[in-house]
Amino acid sequence: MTGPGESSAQLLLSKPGVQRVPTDKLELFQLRVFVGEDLREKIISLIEKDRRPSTLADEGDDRYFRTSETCDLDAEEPAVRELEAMLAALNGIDPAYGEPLQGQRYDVGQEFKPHCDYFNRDGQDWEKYCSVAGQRTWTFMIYLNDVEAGGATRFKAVKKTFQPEAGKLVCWNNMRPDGRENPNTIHHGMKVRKGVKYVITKWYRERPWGW
Ligand SMILES: O=C(O)CCC(=O)C(=O)O
Ligand SMILES: [Fe+2]
Repeated sequence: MTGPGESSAQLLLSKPGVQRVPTDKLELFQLRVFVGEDLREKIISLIEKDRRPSTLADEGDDRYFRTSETCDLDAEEPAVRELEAMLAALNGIDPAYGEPLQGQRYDVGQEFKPHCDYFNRDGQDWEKYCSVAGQRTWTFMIYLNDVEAGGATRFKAVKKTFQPEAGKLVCWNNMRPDGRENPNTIHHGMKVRKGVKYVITKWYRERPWGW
């Protein structure tokens, strides 16, 4: 059974081009061609226009853990609406369960060190981020451009590395079949070595996003 804030392997695999990474450690998929050039360009210019330093829940001691920039995309923008509709058609998740779409921008040397996207239930920020909408369920990520060097996303528990390629979507279930968080989802947004990397991140929750 899947909850309302969740997609399912069966649904995703029914969509043309969706491939599952062959492992039972986590549900992890890619779709090589998801977003076309026109829409990618529009979203990249929105990210360029309005970005701020990326932040972390449960900020630790490492100032260099996540060095990228983030754009909170305006849900009213036509390009953002279009992408939201494409995601809903792909994953079957009611958009009410989604966090607002974000763009991430990595310059040379910037990265997001190995982490899981779910929140730590014992962490200081659980109440702040999760009291209304609950835990994160699924992550959908889209690479918006080709990167000259570096910038891959590495899932070390399954030794799988995704190269950033324009239009490619990668998605995974942060939960295990028993409903607990899955530590095998740990992933590393590796340093960009040359060029700039743009990605879209879309996270879903157990309950509707309340604000
Ligand atoms: O940029 C990447 O490759 C990974 C991004 C990521 O893991 C995140 O934003 O949570
Ligand atoms: Fe992540």
